[in-house]
Amino acid sequence: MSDPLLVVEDLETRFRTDRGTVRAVDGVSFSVDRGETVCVVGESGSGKTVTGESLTRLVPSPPGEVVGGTIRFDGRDLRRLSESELESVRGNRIAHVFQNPQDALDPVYSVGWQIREAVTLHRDVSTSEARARAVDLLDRVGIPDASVRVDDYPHEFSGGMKQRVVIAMALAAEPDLLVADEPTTALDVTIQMQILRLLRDVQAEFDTALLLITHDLGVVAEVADRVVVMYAGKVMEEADVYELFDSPSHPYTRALLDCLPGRGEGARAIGGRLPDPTDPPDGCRFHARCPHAVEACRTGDQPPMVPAGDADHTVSCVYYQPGYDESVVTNGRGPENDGSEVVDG
Ligand SMILES: Nc1ncnc2c1ncn2[C@@H]1O[C@H](COP(=O)(O)OP(=O)(O)OP(=O)(O)O)[C@@H](O)[C@H]1O
Ligand code: NI
Repeated sequence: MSDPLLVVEDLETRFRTDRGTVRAVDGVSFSVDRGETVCVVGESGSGKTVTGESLTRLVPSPPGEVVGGTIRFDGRDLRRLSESELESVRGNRIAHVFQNPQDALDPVYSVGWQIREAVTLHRDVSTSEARARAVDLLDRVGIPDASVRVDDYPHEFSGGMKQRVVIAMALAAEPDLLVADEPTTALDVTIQMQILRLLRDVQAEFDTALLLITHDLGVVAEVADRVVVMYAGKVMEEADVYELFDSPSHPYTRALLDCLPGRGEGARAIGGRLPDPTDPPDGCRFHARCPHAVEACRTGDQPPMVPAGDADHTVSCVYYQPGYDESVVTNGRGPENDGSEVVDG
């Protein structure tokens, strides 16, 4: 077994604001294997984007700062690299794709020129070779007539086609890891699915690891190998995608899944709101919204990640610790009705 490509341990990223210090990412750990697709999922404000941006120092600083943890990528701790060393990692070995393709493209240059720039950053090739590579990449991400479209400018492409161009640009350097943050959220629903399939295909073809950040569990079901569930700056649960949908363990994960059409009671959102990120509560961050919360959930630190079922399935919930009965959570029973009556969900 080879080491994972990326191992993040105890990552802590904060923002200094007028309202106080925002603990956006507060002790987050996860790993990504080579060629694997890991999805980070959670409600808005959970710290998904900041986690992805922290990897290659993209967090705006000030006000943001990575204050703790290690980010081991291919054996090196990225936090210890100088700015120039990190520059050679960013875009080259770790590429980012964001929600809005507009932001990644320069309106002044043809898309071919921009992809060529990305190619030559990585490899010492002639202009004609770089151009051929740009056409090939555009072709592979599904741009029709790539050899003609290569000379077009960003405004000549639709939103979905622009995002394909951005993905081609990200792939130009043959990165080991692609970090895609809500890459389909700004696009039409039909285009979304095409882009997701594209990501999945290129990921397999190029053997690139993919860290996909999304609030959309439908997206997760479509592409993930493994899932990291975040809430209020913490990891709540981590599991293989089938295991997660089959036996979600944390009440937060269960609540998220219940919002999916055709599951649970069909609620569209979880009741209540995320805690104040400048003053997170003691205990489990989710306790105020959790139907099963008991005193132990309201005190101390976020519970440690412990196994739940499958070997690679871990959860940060009091009920999975020794001395507690996890069926209280998985059967949807509240602690107040002591299990004598199963409330059907
Ligand atoms: N530049 C900033 N200044 C202050 N606070 C910030 C800044 N950027 C992010 N935050 C805060 O950090 C926390 C995590 O934000 P983040 O954008 O990572 O959430 P997210 O899970 O990606 O949500 P979304 O699904 O809406 O994209 C939030 O409380 C957010 O308000
Ligand atoms: Ni985000």
